[in-house]
Amino acid sequence: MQNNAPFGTLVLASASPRRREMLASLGLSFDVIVPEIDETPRPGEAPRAFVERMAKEKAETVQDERIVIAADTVVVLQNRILGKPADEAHASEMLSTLSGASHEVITGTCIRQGGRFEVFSVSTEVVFRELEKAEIEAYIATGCPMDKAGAYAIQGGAAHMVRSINGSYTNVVGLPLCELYEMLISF
Ligand SMILES: Cc1cn([C@H]2C[C@H](O)[C@@H](COP(=O)(O)OP(=O)(O)OP(=O)(O)O)O2)c(=O)[nH]c1=O
Repeated sequence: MQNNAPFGTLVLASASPRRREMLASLGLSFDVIVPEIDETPRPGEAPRAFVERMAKEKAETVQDERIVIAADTVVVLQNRILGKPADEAHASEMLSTLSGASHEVITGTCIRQGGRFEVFSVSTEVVFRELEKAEIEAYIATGCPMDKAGAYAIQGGAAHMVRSINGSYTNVVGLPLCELYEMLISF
């Protein structure tokens, strides 16, 4: 895989610097195109169906004959989808509901070439310890939560809030590298 030859240069349809870093860690060469889509769940849409649809729609924005990769990440608590917070009050509310509880982080990923699509989703269980109101406010003041699903980044300032994870770590950060690697090989 460090040899890029079988794939040529890929296209990553994402504005996320984390996805860029993680894909680069596979040793592949790729260009980045920023997708613009409406990221609103449909009424009653299940979390997995939602992230898979989002990843597919992001990949579809790219007009290119090369292999395109796109992804979408949400936090799911009791079947409720938590995307990125709208503002600081929303971030505070999200972190309060995650406090002392277990939730799922689900990332949908799409690999596309022309009319060929491979879409899949991976779920990781994350357990938060009880958070103090003051530490939630201090974390929000860093600005870090504002562009993250569920208002936290396990890789950026929230690691000490996480008691345990069950499943893929890179999936929580926004790109399930192990599963993506396997899918790319078989694509
Ligand atoms: C839970 C969690 C999410 N995230 C990030 C991953 C995603 O970048 C973001 C969820 O928003 P997304 O809509 O999945 O992605 P994005 O808007 O950042 O980028 P694009 O749509 O252009 O690909 O939350 C972390 O970085 N760390 C975490 O621990």
